[in-house]
Amino acid sequence: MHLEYRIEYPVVLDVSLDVAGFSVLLGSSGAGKSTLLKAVAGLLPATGRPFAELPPERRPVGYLPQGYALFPHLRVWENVAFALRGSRNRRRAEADALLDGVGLVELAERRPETLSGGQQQRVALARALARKPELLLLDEPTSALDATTRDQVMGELIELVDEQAIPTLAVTHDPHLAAMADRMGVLAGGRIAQQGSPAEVFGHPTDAAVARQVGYQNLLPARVRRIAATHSEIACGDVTLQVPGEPRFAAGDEALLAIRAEDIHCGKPHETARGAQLTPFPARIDRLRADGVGLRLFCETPLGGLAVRIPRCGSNLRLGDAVTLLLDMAAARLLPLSA
Ligand SMILES: Nc1ncnc2c1ncn2[C@@H]1O[C@H](COP(=O)(O)OP(=O)(O)OP(=O)(O)O)[C@@H](O)[C@H]1O
Repeated sequence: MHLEYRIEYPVVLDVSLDVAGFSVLLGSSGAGKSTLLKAVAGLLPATGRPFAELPPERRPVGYLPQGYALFPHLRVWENVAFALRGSRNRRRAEADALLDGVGLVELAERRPETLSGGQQQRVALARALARKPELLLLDEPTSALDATTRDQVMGELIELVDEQAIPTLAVTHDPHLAAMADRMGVLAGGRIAQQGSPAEVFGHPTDAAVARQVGYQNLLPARVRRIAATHSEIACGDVTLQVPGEPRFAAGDEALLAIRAEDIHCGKPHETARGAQLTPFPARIDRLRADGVGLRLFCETPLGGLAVRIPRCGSNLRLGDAVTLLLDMAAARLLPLSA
């Protein structure tokens, strides 16, 4: 399904986005993600297609707001039946069938507050499905889930949505969720800055705004020296580096070198990873912070400051230590300076 929406308030958005399977729109806080979903659901004025000419109650759209907005005083089945018409018995039977579809019929008599975050989300999904939607809209579906169960709950939700074969658009600032999608887009500056498969967008961000959203923490000023068939030679500070071929650039162009913290390793020179030769640099650890099973380092290097993320196990690094950083230049990307 193709969405083409223009919104003037509370933020100006011009959105042209393809939704297929489970699709994710990534954007930073305040980018307008919730605004877009509300506009498509008919809760905010907007022009566009499809559905914009219909009043909200006639739009074939299932909308799961942030926090799911379940009625706390109604039982689970009554929350689902709220979206249904007909006699109480018929609504009950339909609600049970919908709850069965999301694996929750045993909890039909419970109140929402007695359910886990993932279960509440599935009740909201069952309620949304009661409208027989042609499009499902999920606002920050991971925000009310705890980190330990998030991937599992989202995996199950994606499977459920796949079974229903309803195109789904989830908006989030969570790149992990975008990586699980069939298709993704990035909302920045009021428009879709890039869209495609997660492999395309994560692997080849078109500009710095997209690169930031998909986890390239290091964006270093660089100048293009030479473009060859398979690689480009760039100068970053006083250092000359080789990056994968970049036909968009010409010798002399100013650019940004984008490197993920995860693509910088800490170790011995001449090591290889994923078949790529790693480029070694002397560095000093300026900041160091534990981060789950990893360590986040901020290092001074001849290229400038670099954020680095390495596995914690076996590491006895300390603040001020001199280390060798190994940059996986095959995973680095050259981006236009603007944006
Ligand atoms: N009712 C409102 N009145 C005025 N401004 C609003 C209103 N709702 C949202 N905004 C503004 O519109 C912009 C987009 O808000 P929106 O909630 O769509 O962002 P978002 O991308 O969903 O952010 P988040 O991830 O933080 O939820 C923000 O700058 C916000 O402050």
